[in-house]
Amino acid sequence: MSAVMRRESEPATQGFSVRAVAEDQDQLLSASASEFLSGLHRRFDARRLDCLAARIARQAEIDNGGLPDFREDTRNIRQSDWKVAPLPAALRDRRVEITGPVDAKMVINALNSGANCFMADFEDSTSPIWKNMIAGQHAMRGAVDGTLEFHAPARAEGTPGKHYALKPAAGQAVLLVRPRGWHLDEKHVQVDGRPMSASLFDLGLFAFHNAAALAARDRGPYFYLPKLESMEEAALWNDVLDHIERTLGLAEGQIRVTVLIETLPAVFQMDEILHALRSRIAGLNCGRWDYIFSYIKTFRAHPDRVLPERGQVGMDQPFLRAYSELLIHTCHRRGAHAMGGMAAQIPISNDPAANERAMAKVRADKLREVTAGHDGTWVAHPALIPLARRIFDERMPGAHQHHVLREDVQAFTQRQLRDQLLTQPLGTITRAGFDGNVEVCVRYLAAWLDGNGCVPIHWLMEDAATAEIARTQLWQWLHCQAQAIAAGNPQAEPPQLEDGTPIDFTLLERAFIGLPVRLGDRRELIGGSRIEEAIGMLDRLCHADTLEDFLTVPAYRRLE
Ligand SMILES: CC(=O)SCCNC(=O)CCNC(=O)[C@H](O)C(C)(C)COP(=O)(O)OP(=O)(O)OC[C@H]1O[C@@H](n2cnc3c(N)ncnc32)[C@H](O)[C@@H]1OP(=O)(O)O
Ligand SMILES: O=CC(=O)O
Ligand SMILES: [Mg+2]
Repeated sequence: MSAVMRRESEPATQGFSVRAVAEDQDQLLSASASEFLSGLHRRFDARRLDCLAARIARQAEIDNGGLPDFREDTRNIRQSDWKVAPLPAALRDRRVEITGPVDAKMVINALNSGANCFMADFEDSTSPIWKNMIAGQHAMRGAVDGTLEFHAPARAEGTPGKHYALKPAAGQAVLLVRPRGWHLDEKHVQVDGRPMSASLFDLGLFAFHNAAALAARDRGPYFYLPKLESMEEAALWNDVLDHIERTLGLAEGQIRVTVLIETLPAVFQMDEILHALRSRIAGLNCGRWDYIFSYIKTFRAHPDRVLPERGQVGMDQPFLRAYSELLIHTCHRRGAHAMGGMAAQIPISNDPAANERAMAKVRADKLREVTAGHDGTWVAHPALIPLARRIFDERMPGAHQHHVLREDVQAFTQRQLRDQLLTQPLGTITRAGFDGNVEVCVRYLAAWLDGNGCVPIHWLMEDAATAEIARTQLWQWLHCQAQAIAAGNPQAEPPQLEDGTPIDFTLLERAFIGLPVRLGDRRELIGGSRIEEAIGMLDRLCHADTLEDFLTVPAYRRLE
């Protein structure tokens, strides 16, 4: 169902208009909320578009052979002594944070889970169909005012469905909200004839409805900011948040943020990002999955930097270890938390031995994080909370470990750090790795198009970030020969699988032919009815001469 809701007196291209209908949206998009959102758009959208243009310009330099590096013009920020604002009490101990999409059941389960914090995710794990975004905002309102409930349908006839309600506030995880990134539009909302920024829409609408109640309890509002690429993007966020505080009558610095360092350009500007947000930043987070995706994307025109298959790109790879250690050093020097990230394994319910192997991997990951000096970690599933908590409790007796300064990292020169951050990961590509990427892309895209942003596939959590790795790896492997030829090496050969098979479009074709057997009964799959569409999309994305920046941009055009 689709309709246009326009304020009556406005000409067609002026003012605030909503181009879709979801249940109870008018309660959220009242005249005053629309005015607030329009104000954000008019004040900040041009700067957002400038930041996106700057991304394109930076990428063009790298496509022409340049390498990401620390900035000369900000040396003073990196070298001088300053600290971020003291942490609010609610964000001092963040040893275990659960994350998840914003549907009511997940939100209740996460807030009740026993984790210290819950990141409610409008981003990597939510498919942005209009219904989801509106239901998510309703769930946030219910979470903040304590009224959120969910009635699950009965599983069998004659039995009541399960009823979900929130625990008393004192036992709940602290809520943090992750809006969508700067690159995304919310096409269902237009201001003066232009789509709104999805970031401004998600964060603005949440703040409009919940900021006062959260501030009254000194519980925020708190946000996670995704996929930043520069200090200018951080400064834009800071100005947006200053404006929101003033407009909603909040104290200065009441809104706190944690920034995900999950792009290769951003790792070279961590001090600068902390500095731009210094009156409100609580920490940085190692968003490893988008970071790996960003490494592949940034080096799309560097055929000498081809990555091995995804299963071999673990946090023990030197480029990822350098990223996590530099993040810890940078945060602790400035008084901010250095949050770890997400292991992709989830509990395996039907095979105890396989489950134990999966849990051992999660345990090893959390042990690495706490030993390296991280102040907390992420889990994808409530069953992983006790495991992560035990490891952090044993090795981190205080609320955090800012005293772990990682002076060993400080001992490196800037050039050495850069080389470590850019080290090409070594490994191989197997047929299973190639076919696995095809399967993950197809199944994830189908689920996403059907409204599900996070799905278990072969007992791994798959979301937009992990699917992006699979998609960009396929493109990189399939195009690196042509790129090497274009770069002046006419003898370049295609990369090979471990068994010597060349990686070319014939291999992709074979993977598509083998898919029905891998997928089994489509009716059993999440988004099974969208599989053909997903195959078509992946095929086009793989054949395109240029790498699409984000899978979710062309996919969003197909939603509704
Ligand atoms: C790269 C990144 O951006 S990471 C951050 C984004 N990704 C995420 O946040 C991942 C979140 N995790 C999830 O969405 C889920 O765990 C999935 C999709 C991977 C698996 O979900 P399911 O197949 O439902 O798992 P499972 O059946 O084992 O769930 C058992 C129970 O735990 C609940 N549960 C599972 N994960 C979560 C979660 N993250 N938060 C709250 N509750 C959860 C389920 O709702 C279910 O509840 P119920 O028993 O009341 O019905
Ligand atoms: O958002 C988290 C990531 O790993 O990507
Ligand atoms: Mg991410």
